[in-house]
Amino acid sequence: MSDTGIQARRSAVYLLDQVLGEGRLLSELLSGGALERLPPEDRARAQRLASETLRGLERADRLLQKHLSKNPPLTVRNVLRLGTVELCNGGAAHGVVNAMVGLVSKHRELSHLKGLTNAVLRKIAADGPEAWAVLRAPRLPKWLRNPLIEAWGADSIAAMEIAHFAGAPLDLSARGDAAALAELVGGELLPTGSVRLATGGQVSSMPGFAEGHWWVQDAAAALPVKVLAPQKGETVLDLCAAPGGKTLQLAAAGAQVTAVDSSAPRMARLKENLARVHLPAKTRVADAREMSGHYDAILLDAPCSATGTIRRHPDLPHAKDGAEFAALIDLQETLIDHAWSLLNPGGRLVFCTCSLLPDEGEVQVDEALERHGDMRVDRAALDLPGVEPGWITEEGGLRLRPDYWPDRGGMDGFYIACLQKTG
Ligand SMILES: C[S@@+](CC[C@H](N)C(=O)[O-])C[C@H]1O[C@@H](n2cnc3c(N)ncnc32)[C@H](O)[C@@H]1O
Repeated sequence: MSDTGIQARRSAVYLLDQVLGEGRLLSELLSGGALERLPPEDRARAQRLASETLRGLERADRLLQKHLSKNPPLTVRNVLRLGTVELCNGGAAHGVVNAMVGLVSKHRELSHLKGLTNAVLRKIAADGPEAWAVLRAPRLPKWLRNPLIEAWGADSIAAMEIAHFAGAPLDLSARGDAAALAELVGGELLPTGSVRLATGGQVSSMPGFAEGHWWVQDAAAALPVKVLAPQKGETVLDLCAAPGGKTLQLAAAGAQVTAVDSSAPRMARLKENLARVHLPAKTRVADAREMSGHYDAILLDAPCSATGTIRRHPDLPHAKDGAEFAALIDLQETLIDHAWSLLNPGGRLVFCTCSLLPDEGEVQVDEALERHGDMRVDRAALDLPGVEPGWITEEGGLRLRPDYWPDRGGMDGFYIACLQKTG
């Protein structure tokens, strides 16, 4: 085992401790510089190991409980979980067990548990992989599973859990011709116009990245701007814009874009993204509720529970408990109302969230229609290539779910509606 492999694993265990012990999100930890001192390859590896372990956590715990009479401290449990996931995903027994024992023995307060670590992981190496393969896809925790079952039914949630466990392919949006991009990167051109690669890799070394021909964006996340259908020269306000996947789409269509986000570091990333793909947009770090002016079209990609992105963020169900949902739902309502006040007569507002909860989608639109007499839902805006009729909701929005396109590798969960100002 190389020293660098040990560093990546030690960092993966640190990330697991933070997510499972402190309720921190991986994205927060990484943007806060948690792995800054690691070389890029180890950073990517630590991140991948932590994500894989979180994705398979229930399976790992089921296998481990057979060999543990009581729970060891969290860090040792996380070492065992990581080791189990590695072993059950084809890791070489000798190397994995040694590395995990090494991690525990170097830990001053935990080194007395190295014998336990060795014994348990040797047993997992012997019979774990076979048992792993027949365990069910890990379930969401109850705080999220129950409301989702209420919304979509138990069978749909089981299908979503299979999609979450499978993880996500890498989707790209083209600045220009999507078919040409599919050829350039050797990907699949999806019916909605995104380009899909089965496996990720070092994004920055892929063809066309340096030239700014494309950006990474899930196929579902690319649909709100297609629904908005920005026209050349239109004034478009992009509220809650960072890190800017949708801003790039709007600017690529030739709209005059004003991108607003309350987070300065996220806005800095948006600016870097604009610069890389050579597209123009005005940018402002501000609270969307304080914006003024009038626009032809507005995209409101509101802050939400992000429960539609669990395929790519397996930490979310473990780090969160739903406590902040009510405040997010209130904020979404306020943002819709404020955005509405900034829209020109005849203009359109696309409201979207990467959430699976109807309270952050269908219900928001139902209630907004009650509050605003001059609001109507533009169903025709959803008449787009690749959008299936079964995805359209009663009130005229678009409901996307991770269990859709099961043979293609799924998509993020999203809700999208186009609201037109009749006045
Ligand atoms: C779902 S993300 C946006 C993703 C983005 N539209 C994209 O396509 O890359 C939500 C964003 O809302 C921002 N945000 C949260 N509250 C806000 C507020 N009151 N005003 C402006 N931005 C806000 C967050 O900083 C975050 O970047």
